Amino acid sequence: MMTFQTLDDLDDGQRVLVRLDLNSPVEDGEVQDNRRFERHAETISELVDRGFEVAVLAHQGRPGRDDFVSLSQHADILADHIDHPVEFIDETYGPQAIHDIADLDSGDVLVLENTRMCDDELPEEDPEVKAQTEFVQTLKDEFDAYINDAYSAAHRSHASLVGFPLVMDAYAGRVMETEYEANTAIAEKEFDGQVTMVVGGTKATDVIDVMTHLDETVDDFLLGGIAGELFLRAAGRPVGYDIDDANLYDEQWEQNSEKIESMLDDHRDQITLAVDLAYEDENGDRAEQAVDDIEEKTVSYLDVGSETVMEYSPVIRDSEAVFVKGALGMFEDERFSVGTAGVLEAIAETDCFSVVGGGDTSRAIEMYGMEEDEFGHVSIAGGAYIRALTGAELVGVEVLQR
Ligand SMILES: Nc1ncnc2c1ncn2[C@@H]1O[C@H](COP(=O)(O)OP(=O)(O)O)[C@@H](O)[C@H]1O
Ligand SMILES: O=C(OP(=O)(O)O)[C@H](O)COP(=O)(O)O
Repeated sequence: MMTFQTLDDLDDGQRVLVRLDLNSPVEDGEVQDNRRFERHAETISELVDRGFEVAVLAHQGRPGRDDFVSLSQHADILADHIDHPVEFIDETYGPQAIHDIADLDSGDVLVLENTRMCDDELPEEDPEVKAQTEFVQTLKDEFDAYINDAYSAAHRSHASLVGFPLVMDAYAGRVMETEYEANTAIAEKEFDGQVTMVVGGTKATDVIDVMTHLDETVDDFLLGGIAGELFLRAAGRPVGYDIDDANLYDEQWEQNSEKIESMLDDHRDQITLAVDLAYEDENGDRAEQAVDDIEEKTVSYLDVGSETVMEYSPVIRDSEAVFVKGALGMFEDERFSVGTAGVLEAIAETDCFSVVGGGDTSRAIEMYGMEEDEFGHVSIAGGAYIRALTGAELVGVEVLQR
């Protein structure tokens, strides 16, 4: 296991730049509270109690999507969690931000604007390139140390995650420490029985990439969500296409179709696809359709169907370990929660070892009346945790070791 400096190695009362992952679901412009705030609040409260002057970096959403919003609401939600004032400035490293950082006193917390609103943050480039950006070079001299607590974003080679550790004294926050230890230990576990992975969600590119590296660890992939529909499309079904303005399927299809087709060619017996899907009918109700009966691309499918849940549940019951990455449907709307809630309930009812990951997906646990302790580990990381399962080091963790 790698080692990095932690908050135990840092003297109290310094001025610190702290990278959190507060990336959250946004519904009608409103940022939804979730586990990420609760977990990061522990790190921030410790820093406040120890008299640090704290500036927070975080991202929200992706440019061009509805969830790409300012961090002003995040500052208020964080304040509620730590029961302490949190200021917000609508700049990340502009003159007003630098002024407000200089004004910080012991115990103050200031949230800087969404890092992805800076040109230097994206795209993914080598840490050495990111370290030379104006963003990193401007902020580095304003602080005594950099703390990365964003394990769940540590698979991205973005400036706020990989640039600062190359040019500043760098430490892991408490969430980084605990998630890294838990997920590394899980990746090293060996299972005698069946290992199952439930794969869904919207970030098909992340999961398909990882699936190709887990084909020796995972016996059965149970698919749903956008990823599942792309597999159905590769299998010749008329689903997994953008049929309205949302760009969820076609771009990810372009990026992944060859990988999906070769997964289906080489590992068909390890991949279980939905046998029915659910959509919103003309009355606004949930309707289900057998995949075999779908002839045209006319509706958006928002969940797997009940028959699919009945097929997936016994596989889960027979498993020694189950890993979940991504929801099987748009569970935030109760009508389309059948797939996600159904597989989570099946996992909760068995005594298999289980991990549920992802900022969005893990919300379904409490939304549908389950308890966190019914699962082996509930990670606030999605893409980062499944990448860790492959045994690969995450770039944002690697740079903390230098
Ligand atoms: N068929 C679908 N259509 C639209 N959204 C979906 C569908 N299936 C799943 N989702 C969405 O996927 C999201 C979770 O996926 P993702 O962001 O990839 O995972 P996480 O953040 O948990 O790692 C949920 O918010 C859910 O609404
Ligand atoms: O929410 C995140 O990842 P996840 O959805 O895989 O848990 C991270 O904040 C990374 O965000 P990104 O996938 O837009 O780079």
